Amino acid sequence: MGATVNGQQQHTQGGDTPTELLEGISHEGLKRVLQAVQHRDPDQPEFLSAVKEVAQSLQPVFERQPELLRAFEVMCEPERQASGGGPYKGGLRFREGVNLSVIKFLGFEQMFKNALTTLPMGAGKASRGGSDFDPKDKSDAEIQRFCQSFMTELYRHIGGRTDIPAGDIGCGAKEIGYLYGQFKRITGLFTGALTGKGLDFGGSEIRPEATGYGVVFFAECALAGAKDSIRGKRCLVSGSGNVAQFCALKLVESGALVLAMSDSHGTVYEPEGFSREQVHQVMSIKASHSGRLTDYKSDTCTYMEGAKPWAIDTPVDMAFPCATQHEVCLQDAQQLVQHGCKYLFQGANMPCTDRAVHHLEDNGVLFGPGKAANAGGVAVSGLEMVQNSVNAKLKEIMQAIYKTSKEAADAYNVSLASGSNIASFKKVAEAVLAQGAV
Ligand SMILES: NC(=O)C1=CN([C@@H]2O[C@H](COP(=O)(O)OP(=O)(O)OC[C@H]3O[C@@H](n4cnc5c(N)ncnc54)[C@H](O)[C@@H]3O)[C@@H](O)[C@H]2O)C=CC1
Ligand SMILES: O=C(O)CCC(=O)C(=O)O
Repeated sequence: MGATVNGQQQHTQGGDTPTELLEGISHEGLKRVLQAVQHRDPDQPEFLSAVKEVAQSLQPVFERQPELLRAFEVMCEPERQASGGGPYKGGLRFREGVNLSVIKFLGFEQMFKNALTTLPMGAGKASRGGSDFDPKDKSDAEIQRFCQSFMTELYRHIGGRTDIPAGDIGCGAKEIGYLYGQFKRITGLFTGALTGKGLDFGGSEIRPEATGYGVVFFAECALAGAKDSIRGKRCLVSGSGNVAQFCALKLVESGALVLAMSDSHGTVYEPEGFSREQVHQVMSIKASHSGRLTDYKSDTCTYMEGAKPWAIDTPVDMAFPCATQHEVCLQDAQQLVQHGCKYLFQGANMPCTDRAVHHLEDNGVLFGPGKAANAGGVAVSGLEMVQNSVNAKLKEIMQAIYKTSKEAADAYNVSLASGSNIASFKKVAEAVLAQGAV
């Protein structure tokens, strides 16, 4: 896992983040590995939380295949990670408080997520980076200057066949465009060194939509498995950024009722559910980094200052935390269960604390982990990478075609058109003769 970071302490959202890694662990070898992690990184709560969650679910694997423990040990320390299954891949986060713990937890999650996508992306390694620069309330010129100087350092570490960043919180299409422009300026390369690019310069269709839509597609599969359907379900969505917007839109299109969306200042409650137009209103408010949900207008809504969606006192079927890590703590999970929530799908990375997850699962809530449920974004990034490398290959092929045609034209002192005919004829003729022409 490559980790690039430039920042200070970030507040953990939930109040009940346990950093006691050994809680619930009985496997002796795993205990030793976790003790070493705890000893090495005692001040990295987000990272420890991510390791703990994975370690708990891997216990039965190590019981059967203890030889795999060494691989897990290696994965728990970025600098010591060994071979990988493709280029490193993950998003850049620009947000106040980003620090090494946050970047390491994101990279750790990303590694497992990438492996699930079925695409050849950092199955053994993942990359995450970021800065405590917060684009909120910054002018375009300031954001552009920041992105340019960030890339002036980062360009040494990225490239189409090595490490390919994309966006995450605070790093959307605009920032990716500025970063890519600077990458090209410095290197002179037009390779796919970033994903999430604009459609005009190598980006992929539906990358902006992919994570949010993907969460709903994943939820549809899980509900079908439970002989249930999304239609008519009462849903809470947290956040109002990229993932939340397209998650809410797809839910509305699928016939669900989206009762809430939020930002870091509060929650908008629409008792009859957001319409498609109202989700679009949220999108246009949030098109500017400084846009707040206090600007949202409708005759039916209630704005709840400082509240999370989970606190709304109304019956709920499904929850989609799509904002940030540890935004669902034990108390939030208790409220969700009390309100009848049966399903929770993580659009954000690690939005539920460990205790919240246990409470949900103990109470029969079908829980869709972020590594699986929000993998749609990185999956489409993977498709963008493949498309970019196909584009690069196409360029090489056209260069070769021109060179062969021109060389033949020069050798026979004829036009380029005749040169193309001569070059292709000679290639076919040689094959015909080699195969024994009769
Ligand atoms: N963008 C992507 O393709 C992917 C993003 N994710 C994860 O999804 C989450 C959201 O990312 P994006 O939508 O891309 O970011 P974004 O920057 O587009 O939006 C973040 C949103 O969350 C809100 N927010 C931040 N802190 C909050 C809090 N404490 N409570 C309520 N709202 C809060 C912000 O107001 C903003 O509307 C992050 O955890 C990210 O790591 C996961 C997979 C892919
Ligand atoms: O598209 C990517 O490479 C990264 C997406 C992302 O931030 C994530 O999967 O958490």
